Parts: sequence; C-alpha cells; structure tokens
Amino acid sequence: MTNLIEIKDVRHAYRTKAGPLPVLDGVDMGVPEGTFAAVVGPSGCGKSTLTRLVAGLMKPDAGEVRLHGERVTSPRRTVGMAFQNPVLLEWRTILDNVILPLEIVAPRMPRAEREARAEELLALVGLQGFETKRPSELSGGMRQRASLCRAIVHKPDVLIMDEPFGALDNFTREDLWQTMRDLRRSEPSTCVLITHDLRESVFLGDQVIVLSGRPARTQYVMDVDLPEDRTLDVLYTREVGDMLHVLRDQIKVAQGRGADDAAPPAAPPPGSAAQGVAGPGLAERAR
Ligand SMILES: Nc1ncnc2c1ncn2[C@@H]1O[C@H](COP(=O)(O)OP(=O)(O)OP(=O)(O)O)[C@@H](O)[C@H]1O
Repeated sequence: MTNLIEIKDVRHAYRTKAGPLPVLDGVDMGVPEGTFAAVVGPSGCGKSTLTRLVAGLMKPDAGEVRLHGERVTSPRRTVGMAFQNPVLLEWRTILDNVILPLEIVAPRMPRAEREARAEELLALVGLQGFETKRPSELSGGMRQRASLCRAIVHKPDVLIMDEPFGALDNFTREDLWQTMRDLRRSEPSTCVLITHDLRESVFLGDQVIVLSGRPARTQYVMDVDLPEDRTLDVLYTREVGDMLHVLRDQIKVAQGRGADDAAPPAAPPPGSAAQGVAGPGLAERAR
C-alpha cells in the first residue's frame, strides 16, 4: 500500500527570544492511504507542531513532509482539521458552521447541495434535528460531533485531529470513538490523530506512533491489527491489555522514566506488530 502521508527525518526548532527551541529531531512516519495513525508522546514533545507541518501551516527546518508524493509547502484544501476546542461560530447555526469550509473550497456549489451534504453528515453523527441550533445550545460532545462534520464536509483526503476528544468526559469520549469508527466507513480518509489517551490510540488507530520527549523523534511504532468493526469490548481483552502495557512502557521511556520491564517483550502482543524505531527501520517500512 502506498503512503499518502510520508514524513521523513523531519526536524524543526522554534525561534524564541531565548534562542532556538528544538522541537522535532528526526520524525519519520508513513501513513498508507485510507488508514488511521494515532500519535502519542509526552506532553510538550511536539505533537501539535507535527500536525502544523502536515497541514502545511509551517515548513520544517529539515526533512520532508509529502502528501500524495508531493512536498507540502503551504496549506492544502484537501486537508481537514479538528481540534480539542471545536471553535464553532456562535452567530451561525450548526448547519451553517458545518457548511463553512464548502463556502471557501467550493464557492460555486449551490446552497441546496451544500446543505444536503451538511445534513447528511449531521445525521451520520447523530445530530439530526439540531441543524438550526446555535453552538451554545449543544453539549460539549455534540459540539465536537459538529466540529468533526465541519472538518470532513469538503471530503478531505487527509483528516488531522489534535486531541479532539481531550476535553470530554469518559463516556462521551467513548461514544465519539464509536462515531469516529463509523465515520471511517462512510467517509473514508487518511487520518492522523494526536492523543494522550492510549486506549483511544489503540481503538481508533491502525498504527500507534510513539514520539520521544522533546526534541521528538519517532521512538516506536505499533501496528494494530484488530478487526475494523471493533467494539469497545475489545479494550477489555487480554490482547489489547498487552498492547496498552507496551505503549505505557514506551511513554515512560519517552518521559525518561524507564519502562516497568527493562527489556521489551520478546514478541509483539497478539493483534499488533510492534517495533522500536532507531534509525532507518521505519523509513524502510514506510516505503
Ligand atoms: N509558536 C511557537 N513558538 C515557540 N515555541 C513554541 C511554539 N509552539 C509551540 N512551542 C513550544 O514547542 C514545544 C512543543 O509544542 P507542541 O504544542 O507541539 O507540543 P505537544 O506535544 O502538542 O504538547 P501537548 O501534548 O502539551 O499538547 C513546547 O515546548 C511549546 O512550548
């Protein structure tokens, strides 16, 4: 399978008053078309910076970010983004908020067609009947559902989500995971999800990429080989328990705290293919 998103040896430092702040220092990542990559790593390691580079909002100091084989140098219409704070416009209805990207990327699309597309998506995420409400009339989970619709209304090839479920309570978050799983079937795209939640990363991801502490490099990649139509029950299986254990240890290593077990498990947990990434391993795999 070809990689729609290809990140090779990306390095980046912010220029601050105190001097350069190296944030990324050798990030490699390959996301095959139509798959879902979850990125985890210690707080402040550079995950959001990575999303800005993929979205073309910034250019890396070194290395390459490619979408469809083309180097990303500026923002693209074929990328959709969703964030922890849904930032819906209060003076617009929910329907008009969802339509917004179409007004920008498809200004000639007839209003009725735009509305039909937004209504279709709102129904898919369970927001039928809320089209004329204002954002403040919705719960946090509902606003996040609307925000997801807005991110994909223009059928982007790439969907980047930066902790979209981070501010929600556990039950709402799990509901949204299932919504996201279902959306993948009806609205396929290639996704990058930044998250602090390891269960979320395994439930949604086809691969989980662990970044090291700042400056971040790709420390570890786990391929998650669970059924596409996985249910929340899968999170309570031994198989996923083992994967979460490995990921938790990797996060500890990334935080410089050392894993519970000094040595990595002899074999990857069933349902996953895990590998440490030091040097060219991932780049090889990503090709
Ligand atoms: N525009 C900027 N200018 C200077 N420094 C920045 C800028 N944006 C981010 N940083 C710094 O870069 C580092 C990485 O930030 P980033 O937001 O990418 O990390 P993160 O992994 O997403 O963090 P978190 O997990 O806490 O959300 C942080 O130390 C942050 O303070």
